[in-house]
Amino acid sequence: MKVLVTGAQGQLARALKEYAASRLDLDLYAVGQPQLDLAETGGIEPLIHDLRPDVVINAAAYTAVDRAEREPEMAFRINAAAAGEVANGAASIGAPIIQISTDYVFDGTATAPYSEQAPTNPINIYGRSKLAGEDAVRAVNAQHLILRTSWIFSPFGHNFVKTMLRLAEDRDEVCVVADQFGCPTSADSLALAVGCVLDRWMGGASTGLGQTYHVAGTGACTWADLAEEVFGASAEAGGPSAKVIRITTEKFPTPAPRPRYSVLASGKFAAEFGVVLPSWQSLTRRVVTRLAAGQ
Ligand SMILES: NC(=O)C1=CN([C@@H]2O[C@H](COP(=O)(O)OP(=O)(O)OC[C@H]3O[C@@H](n4cnc5c(N)ncnc54)[C@H](OP(=O)(O)O)[C@@H]3O)[C@@H](O)[C@H]2O)C=CC1
Ligand SMILES: Cc1cn([C@H]2C[C@H](O)[C@@H](COP(=O)(O)OP(=O)(O)O[C@H]3O[C@@H](C)C(=O)[C@@H](O)[C@H]3O)O2)c(=O)[nH]c1=O
Repeated sequence: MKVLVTGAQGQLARALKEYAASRLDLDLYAVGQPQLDLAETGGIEPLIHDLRPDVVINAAAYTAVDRAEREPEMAFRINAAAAGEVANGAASIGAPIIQISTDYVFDGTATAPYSEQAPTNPINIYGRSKLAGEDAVRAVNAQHLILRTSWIFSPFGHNFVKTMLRLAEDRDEVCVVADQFGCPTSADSLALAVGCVLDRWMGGASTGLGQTYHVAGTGACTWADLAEEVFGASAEAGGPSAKVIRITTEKFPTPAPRPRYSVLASGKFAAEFGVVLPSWQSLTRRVVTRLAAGQ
């Protein structure tokens, strides 16, 4: 199966490349900047027509949550308009698209995990642009699968886990919010989930097409809990560690508001594809250990 992934240098695309390297039945082509600049219109369609992939995965996104507040046009361009163009390009050759979306489409006022049917109501520009991206994809390619996930971390690129380890290099204490709840998800576990979808499609089934799914690490925690897990694992592996000072959101003002509770219920994905991701703690330990080993 030939798969085209956008956002080549991103966390998920890199995890997908590693995953595909271990599978003889997956030819994965990742495209990124400068070959593909999604800020410009018209770049993706010729690539899709040249490669003629069986599946397109749109993993490119404008993910700078705070910066998006002052660059809303660019966030909407990449996360909404370009997502629609990628989906349309896939549709033009009859290929399905997997669009990756986010827990930040929710406002965080829930008190129980969000199902796929829960009303969306993003509270920042990034979330609004990603929700517009979901709609753009649904509008142009009936063969879509929208995968909402959350709090991605990996040994690659920018993420909260790496930020914590960097801060611990020269601080004994790190202040971290303890009143925002979510589901940390490693990029490699998400790649595995995507692989399960591809397996079904490879077998000729059209499982999940036209649907939206939540898939995230099992369990839920606050950013402060995640930081504590990171430092615990890092200390065991001989890496940097710091004490976590648990603070409220008000004590850590940011340009973009974050949802207070964006825990995703992944049961629909589990029921359809038979996969439950490991606990957020074991996913965290795995990545921190890998980072400590310099891999
Ligand atoms: N990170 C997270 O916590 C979460 C992410 N998601 C979603 O999952 C998906 C993957 O996220 P993740 O891997 O973490 O993202 P990253 O930020 O690691 O990677 C995103 C990629 O998009 C690329 N990109 C940005 N602008 C452009 C552009 N103008 N043209 C072409 N490519 C561009 C970036 O390329 P470059 O490096 O060249 O700038 C980068 O490689 C995204 O859809 C994201 O919204 C969902 C939930 C949580
Ligand atoms: C660096 C830092 C952050 N924080 C807080 C700020 C914020 O409320 C929370 C998370 O901060 P970050 O900016 O690292 O994470 P953020 O960019 O909000 O992460 C989000 O990224 C996008 C792309 C998604 O789709 C989401 O699922 C989610 O992963 O932690 C602290 O309390 N202390 C700190 O030292």
